[in-house]
Amino acid sequence: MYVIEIAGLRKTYRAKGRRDRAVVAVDGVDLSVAEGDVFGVLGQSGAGKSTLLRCVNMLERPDEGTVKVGGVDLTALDRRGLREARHGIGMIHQHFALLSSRTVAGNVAFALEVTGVPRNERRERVAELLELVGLGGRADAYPSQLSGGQKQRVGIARALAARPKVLLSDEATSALDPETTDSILRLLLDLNQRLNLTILLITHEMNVVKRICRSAAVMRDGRFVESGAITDLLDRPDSELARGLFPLDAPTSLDGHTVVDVTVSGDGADAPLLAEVARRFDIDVRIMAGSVEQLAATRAGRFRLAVPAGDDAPLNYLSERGARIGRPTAPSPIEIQGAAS
Ligand SMILES: Nc1ncnc2c1ncn2[C@@H]1O[C@H](COP(=O)(O)OP(=O)(O)OP(=O)(O)O)[C@@H](O)[C@H]1O
Repeated sequence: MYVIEIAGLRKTYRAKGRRDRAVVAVDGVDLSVAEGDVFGVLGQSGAGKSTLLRCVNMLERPDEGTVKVGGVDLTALDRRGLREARHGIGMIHQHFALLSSRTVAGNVAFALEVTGVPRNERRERVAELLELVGLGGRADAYPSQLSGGQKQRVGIARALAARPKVLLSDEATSALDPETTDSILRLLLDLNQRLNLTILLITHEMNVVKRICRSAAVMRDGRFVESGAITDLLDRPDSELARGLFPLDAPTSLDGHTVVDVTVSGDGADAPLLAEVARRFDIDVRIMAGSVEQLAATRAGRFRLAVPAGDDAPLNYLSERGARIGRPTAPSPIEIQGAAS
């Protein structure tokens, strides 16, 4: 079952009084996120990620298309209906968006006040939420006394106050150092599993996709250039996401050799395939670049190999054994980004 279903979404910004100066931020996006999935939208600055995410809870109203959350079309709701529907959609932000004049408990309680939860129920629920995010002892601290990671934990507790089925994450770890990023990603994955929380996140960091996403889309110029389950994307030899997850920093040709990019996933990731092919065909298999890693979705690896030119049998054998073989190409922007993070 899909918890989020977006079809034909378009959003254009027009400069006031200048209809000729229009920016198409989202240009016809279809997106379905299954219940319990962690779906990442990856793209560079200006790709349209924030606009897309803000359309999911109608902080931005799309010009065209439908946005269904839990089966309800938000574009068809009036203000009151929308207010209610938003209780089912939590959101966390890059810069946390906490109220500096309120304590940690006060920030989380605020989300319950606006939904009319009575005072003693609020107190209990706040304590429960702070435990859930690992901030049990910090209820009376103020945001200025917290680290970035702790602030984001408050943001997460607040976002979960009304027990939403969906959490939207707007670059939630972009302002954090790598270690803190890891701990927040672990928390999100833990919440996804414990609460069956569906998470839709936007990010420009390949590492975030690697660690917690089971599905992903690459967004560029307002469109999805590819999208799907990570295990399926890894099966496509030309997948930009696969290339970004496993950047291969090596030449694309070698004299006297056929150079190919090989992707393996699932059980194949740890099989001694390369040794096997070298033995079986009595050839030297040169690994020019590559790695095997644990992703949230599966274990997978990618290599750039050079095998002696003129005989397709070794590569055909690799294909038969489940490896995906592709021609090496110059790095895509996403791949360069992956190499940098
Ligand atoms: N309120 C706005 N008014 C006018 N143009 C906007 C507005 N918000 C975004 N844009 C433009 O729409 C395009 C997409 O922006 P958006 O913020 O959605 O991209 P993004 O992928 O989230 O990038 P970033 O990570 O830099 O925020 C950009 O060209 C941006 O300048």
